[in-house]
Amino acid sequence: RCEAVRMLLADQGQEWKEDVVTMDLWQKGELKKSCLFGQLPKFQDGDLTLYQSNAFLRHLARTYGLYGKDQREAALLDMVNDGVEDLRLKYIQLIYQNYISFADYNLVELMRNHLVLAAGCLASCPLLAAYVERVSARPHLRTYLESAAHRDRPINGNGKQ
Ligand SMILES: N[C@@H](CCC(=O)N[C@@H](CS)C(=O)NCC(=O)O)C(=O)O
Repeated sequence: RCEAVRMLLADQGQEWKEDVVTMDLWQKGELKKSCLFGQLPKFQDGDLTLYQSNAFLRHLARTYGLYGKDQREAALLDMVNDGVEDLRLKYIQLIYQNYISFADYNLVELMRNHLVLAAGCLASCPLLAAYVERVSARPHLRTYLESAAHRDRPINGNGKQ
C-alpha cells in the first residue's frame, strides 16, 4: 500500500522518514485503536495526518503538480486511479483469499502421478514443472505429501505405478 507513495516521492527527488510497525506491536492493538479506520498506512506531512493510501497519493499529486492541468484532467486521473484501486483489490483477493483453486489440487495431483511413472516427464515443460513444485511446497500440503498417509497409499486400483 505504501510502495507507490515511495515511488512517487523518490521520482520527485524527495526524502522521507518511515516508522516501520512490527506485527508484534500491531497485534498489541493500541496503535490500531489510534488509527482513524483501524488500519495502516498512516502518512504525515508536517501537521497534516492522513489515512487511506490513495489520499496520500492525491495529496502528493497536488503538492508536486501531478494532478493534471485542470479540473477535467483531474477528473480523468481520478477515474484512472479508481480503476487502479479496483485492480489492486482483485490482486489483494488473489494473494490473500483466493490464491489457489480446487482445480490446482486436481491438476497437481495428476501431474504428480505422472512424475511417479516417469520422474523426468515434465522436463520439457519448465513452467508446468515449476508450478507443480510451487503448489506442492505450500507448507500444509508439503507436510501431507511427505506423510506416510500419502506416500504409502497406492495410486491406482490395479496396483500399477
Ligand atoms: N484503504 C486502505 C487500506 C489499508 C489496509 O488495508 N491496511 C492493512 C495493511 S495493508 C491493515 O492495516 N491491516 C491490518 C488490520 O486491518 O488490522 C488504504 O488504502 O490505505
